[in-house]
Amino acid sequence: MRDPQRVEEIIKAMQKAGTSTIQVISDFDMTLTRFAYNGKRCPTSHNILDNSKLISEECKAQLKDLLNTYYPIEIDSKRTAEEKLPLMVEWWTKAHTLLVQQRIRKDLLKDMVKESDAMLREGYELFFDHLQEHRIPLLIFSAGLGDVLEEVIRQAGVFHPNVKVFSNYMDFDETGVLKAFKGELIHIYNKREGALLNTGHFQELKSRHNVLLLGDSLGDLTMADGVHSMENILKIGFLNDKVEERKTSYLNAYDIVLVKDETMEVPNALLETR
Ligand SMILES: Nc1ccn([C@@H]2O[C@H](COP(=O)(O)O)[C@@H](O)[C@H]2O)c(=O)n1
Repeated sequence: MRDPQRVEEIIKAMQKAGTSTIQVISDFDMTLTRFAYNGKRCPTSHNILDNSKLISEECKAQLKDLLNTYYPIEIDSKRTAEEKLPLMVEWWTKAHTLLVQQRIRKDLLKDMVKESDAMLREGYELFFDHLQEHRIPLLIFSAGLGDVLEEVIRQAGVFHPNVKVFSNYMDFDETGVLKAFKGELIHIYNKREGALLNTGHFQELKSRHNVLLLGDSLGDLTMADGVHSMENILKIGFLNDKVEERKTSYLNAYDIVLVKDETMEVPNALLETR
C-alpha cells in the first residue's frame, strides 16, 4: 500500500455504510482466475479456446504468434496506454477473426471448459458465496470471452443470481456455429466506454455508492466509471507479471497491490470485516 492510512479510512467508511451500499466490480482473467499454478501459466478465457481441440493446429500457431507479439506490449511499462490502445485493438480483432474462421460449435464449449486448465483463485468459493449470501452485486467486467468465462464460473458452481457479466460474447448462426462477435469489442483499454454503454446496470444499482474494485491491469481502473454518485472506492490490483518494472505504477493507481498472490484472501478478509 502506498497510503495505508487512506486505505484504513476507506475501509472504515465502507463498513459504516453497510453491505447494502456496496457493489463489487471485478475483472476476470488473472484477477478472479489464477495467473500460475505449480510454476505453469494458467489460461485466460481466450487461451482456453485457443488451446482447445476446437481449433486447428494451423490456427493455434497463428493465435500463439499473436499472443507472443502482443502480450509483451500489453505489459510493457515503457509504453503509454495511448500507444498500446491501437495495438490491443489489433490483437483482439485479429484473434476474433481467426476464431470466427474456425466455425466453432456452441454445444462443444461446455466440454471444452471441462477439459481445460481453467483455475479460479484459491478462496473463490468463499468470495462468490459471501457476496451471494449478503446480496452484494458482483459485476464481472472482462475483455475476455463471455461465453467461456460464464461456463468457467457455472462449472465451479458460483454463477449465482447476483453475478452479472459484461464481456465479448459470441454470435452463433441458427445451426449453432460461431459467425461473429456481438456488439462493441471490449479490450483492456476501453472498459470506461463499456461501462458508459451499460448505464442500465449502474442505474439499477444507484443506491450502492461504495465499490470494491478488483483488477490486474491499469485498464481495469475505469471499470467503475459508470457508478452513480460514488462515495468510496477501494481498488485492489493483482500484480502478476513483470513485478519490478510495474510496481510503482500499480502502487500509484491501486490502493492495495497484491504481488504474485494467487488467492482471494485479501478481498475475502475485507468482505468479512465488520
Ligand atoms: N486474443 C487474446 C486477447 C487477450 N488475451 C488476454 O485476455 C485478457 C483480457 O481479459 P480480462 O478478463 O483481464 O479483461 C488480457 O489481459 C489479455 O492478456 C488473450 O489471452 N488472448
